[in-house]
Amino acid sequence: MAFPKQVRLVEVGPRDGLQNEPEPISTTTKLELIERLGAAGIRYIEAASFVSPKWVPQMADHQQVMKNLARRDGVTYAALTPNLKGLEGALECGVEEVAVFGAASEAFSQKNINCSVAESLARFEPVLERAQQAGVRVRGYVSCVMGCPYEGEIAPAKVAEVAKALYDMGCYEVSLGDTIGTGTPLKAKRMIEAVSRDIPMDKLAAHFHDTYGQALANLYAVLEEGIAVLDSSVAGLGGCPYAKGASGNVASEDVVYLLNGLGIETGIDLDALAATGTWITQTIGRPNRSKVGVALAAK
Ligand SMILES: CC(C)(COP(=O)([O-])OP(=O)([O-])OC[C@H]1O[C@@H](n2cnc3c(N)ncnc32)[C@H](O)[C@@H]1OP(=O)([O-])[O-])[C@@H](O)C(=O)NCCC(=O)NCCSC(=O)C[C@@](C)(O)CC(=O)[O-]
Repeated sequence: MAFPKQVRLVEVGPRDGLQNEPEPISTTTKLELIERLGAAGIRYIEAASFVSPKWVPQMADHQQVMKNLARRDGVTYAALTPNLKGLEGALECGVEEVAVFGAASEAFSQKNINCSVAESLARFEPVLERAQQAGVRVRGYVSCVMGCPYEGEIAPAKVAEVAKALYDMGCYEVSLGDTIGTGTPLKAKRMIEAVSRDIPMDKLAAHFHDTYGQALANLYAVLEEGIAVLDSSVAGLGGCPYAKGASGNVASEDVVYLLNGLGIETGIDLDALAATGTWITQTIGRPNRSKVGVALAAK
């Protein structure tokens, strides 16, 4: 299959990238990060997460973040909402789009959101209904699509089943999360093939972590399959609090460099994005995990 002509990047740095940071990061820093990402041409930013502050303390300022965003025209600012409580909070802050997040692994679902996969789907239904009433679109996530930190291998059929349930419920797009980055290109292709039997390719997104250094190769593999929405995190920040050892998402700068090389449009200013990666990693005292970001900074 041919590569897509255009790819939409979903920048998850302010949420997935920061949620696992042990030291508090100020709301001001988060807001500046979001502003810089928008200025670099990112058109979709996952800005916050309306989850329990006891579970994920770093996202406790979700209201201040969502309320104080300097919204740019043409940019969507989204938030995670695991349940109705989260959704109501997000709606109060004027959120434009939300995401529910489930898993293809029972054990991960329990650890991450304290319920079974079936219970999570039942919990998401009223979230989708209420969001639809409010005119807010809902994205769906499936975690552990190529491996689980507790269960090991995950069958593509199980991923397809959970993804289909989210899509049938009304999620306009389903993002497939390789939460612990154990995927390889062949696995990624097989997983996408299984999921796309039930869901059109243009309703799927790839959300790959780089723990084993395979994320770019996996993205290349699924681009070949026709995936045109990629989640990534500036400077490769991140990791899931309920997936020990998981490193960050694939770095946005590296993805943009790859896409530029393939002649695929993103509308993103790579230099401005790389400068943002340098700034945020220096500000929070983290290594920059984007190879492209490090190379450009050394120029
Ligand atoms: C889902 C819950 C809330 C269930 O948590 P629970 O304990 O089962 O929920 P509960 O309904 O029994 O409520 C317990 C307490 O949490 C409060 N509560 C309940 N809901 C909310 C809410 N929305 N916002 C704020 N507070 C909330 C509620 O008010 C109560 O407060 P208390 O009475 O004890 O003071 C919890 O398990 C949780 O917050 N989990 C968060 C997990 C998380 O954020 N994980 C990281 C994101 S997922 C991810 O990173 C993967 C992804 C998406 O990137 C894709 C990939 O890479 O795979």
